[in-house]
Amino acid sequence: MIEARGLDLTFQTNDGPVRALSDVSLDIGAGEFVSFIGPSGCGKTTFLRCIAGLEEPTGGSLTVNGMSPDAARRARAYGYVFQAAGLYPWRTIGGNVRLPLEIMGFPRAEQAERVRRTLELVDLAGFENKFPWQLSGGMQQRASIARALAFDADILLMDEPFGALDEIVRDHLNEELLALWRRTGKTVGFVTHSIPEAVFLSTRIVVMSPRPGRITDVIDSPLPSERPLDIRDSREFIEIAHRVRDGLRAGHVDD
Ligand SMILES: Nc1ncnc2c1ncn2[C@@H]1O[C@H](COP(=O)(O)OP(=O)(O)OP(=O)(O)O)[C@@H](O)[C@H]1O
Repeated sequence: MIEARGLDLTFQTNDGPVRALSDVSLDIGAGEFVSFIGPSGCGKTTFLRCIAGLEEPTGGSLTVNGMSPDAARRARAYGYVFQAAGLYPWRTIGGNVRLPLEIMGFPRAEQAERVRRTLELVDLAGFENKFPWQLSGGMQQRASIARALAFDADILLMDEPFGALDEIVRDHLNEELLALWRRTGKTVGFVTHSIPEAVFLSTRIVVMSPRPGRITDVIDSPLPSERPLDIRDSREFIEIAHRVRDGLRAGHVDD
């Protein structure tokens, strides 16, 4: 679904070139849940933005769904969830979720049906006519996930969507996201700073090192797809978490 080969990205800044990605190669298959973890500034967001066709790599090749990222973006191959929910305050929750459908010209009846369905999917049925400020932070983030799911793209790109939420809300949303992923079979690219979050959610964890952002480890998770929260106390879970931590430490030593 996503194929990166020797990807490089150097930003030209007033202070000189900043090499954000260096020789990044990765294949992401359909239906995988892949997390990217690494220290601040290691290029996680940049890589996600390259997949989304929002940044132009300066070297290497990248295809998304067999197309160039730009073509995939125009074909609406993915939904993107940002760090902050980014809902329009003057629109209701339903109005926010409907927005991409309006832009894409879906017939009105289908817009209404899709809004209803996706709000139900993220457990926000009944909140369609509320405004964002009437919802908690966690609910707002769920609404932004609904907006990314509304047009039913195969790929969901999520950039630290739960970073600003407290632990308990985050746990709950992690469980819901996992259930949603299992139900929909989407391919997910997920950026996080949290080791437990990465291990809990992913079929594969990509560990990145600081600038220039490189992949230092790719860990296939042996955990079953059905994962209750207390799986985090299991030996397998703790072993994977250790390996991720070791990878992150090794990256720091390199720096
Ligand atoms: N548009 C830009 N112009 C110049 N430099 C940029 C630009 N975007 C990102 N960078 C730089 O590229 C590097 C990678 O940034 P990126 O945001 O991808 O890191 P990150 O791993 O997502 O960080 P964080 O975890 O803090 O979100 C950083 O050094 C950043 O300052």
